[in-house]
Amino acid sequence: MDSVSVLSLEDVTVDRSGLTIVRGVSLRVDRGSVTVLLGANGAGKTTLLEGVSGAVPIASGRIRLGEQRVEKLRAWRRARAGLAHVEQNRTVFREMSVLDNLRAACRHDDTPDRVLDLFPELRKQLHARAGLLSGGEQQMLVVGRALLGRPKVLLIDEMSLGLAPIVVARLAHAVRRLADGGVGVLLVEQFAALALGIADRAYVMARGGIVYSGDGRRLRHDEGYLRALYLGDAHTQSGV
Ligand SMILES: Nc1ncnc2c1ncn2[C@@H]1O[C@H](COP(=O)(O)OP(=O)(O)OP(=O)(O)O)[C@@H](O)[C@H]1O
Repeated sequence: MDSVSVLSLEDVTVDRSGLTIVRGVSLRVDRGSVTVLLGANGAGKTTLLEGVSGAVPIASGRIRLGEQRVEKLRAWRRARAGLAHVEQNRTVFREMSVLDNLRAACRHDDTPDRVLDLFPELRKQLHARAGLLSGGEQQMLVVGRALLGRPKVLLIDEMSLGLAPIVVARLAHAVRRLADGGVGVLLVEQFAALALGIADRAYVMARGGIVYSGDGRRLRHDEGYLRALYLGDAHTQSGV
């Protein structure tokens, strides 16, 4: 794998309702890699992703998509530039068929085929109402819709919420395949072990800041250390 950065954040701070929620975060996501962002509830992960995609403005810092500075662009312009955001609790259009859900997300000459190759489960149910799919299949559809803009970077916030472990493992496998196909993925995930299993690089956030960056191996094998990081009790470490 090469190590060309497709997304880089430098000293990003995000405020909400007058409070600083994300403070001075720097991180990078390489092309064709999975970067996982871990941390306890309320650490600021969702807010950081929202700042990156433009759903909320950042207070200061720089965000680069490839060489392009994007922190001042509106969300739809960042999407056009190649940034896709699968938000927490994002749902499908329940009354529409699977195929129509995908067609509605197609841009230019794109077709749903790429998504159906990644998620053959959806091919079998193309004409079913999306609201009738299982939770896992709906999440595949949500991720699939995000892919149809041919993003360079995919931000995924908690794709496993409420899903059975076997389904989560299936989704994780698909995310790894996507990265192997060249997309840079930034994944926020509660199932730390699973996320670390597909990650090339890991960051941990606590109280709005980054407290760990590295290849994630130590986190995988030392649960106590990971717990201490979540609580903000461990010394900040960089292994990148
Ligand atoms: N609109 C808002 N106004 C004020 N505070 C907010 C707002 N949204 C989130 N927060 C606060 O910001 C902090 C970080 O929330 P955020 O959802 O970004 O964390 P998280 O790490 O993604 O946690 P979770 O895993 O629970 O989603 C929390 O304390 C939350 O209460």
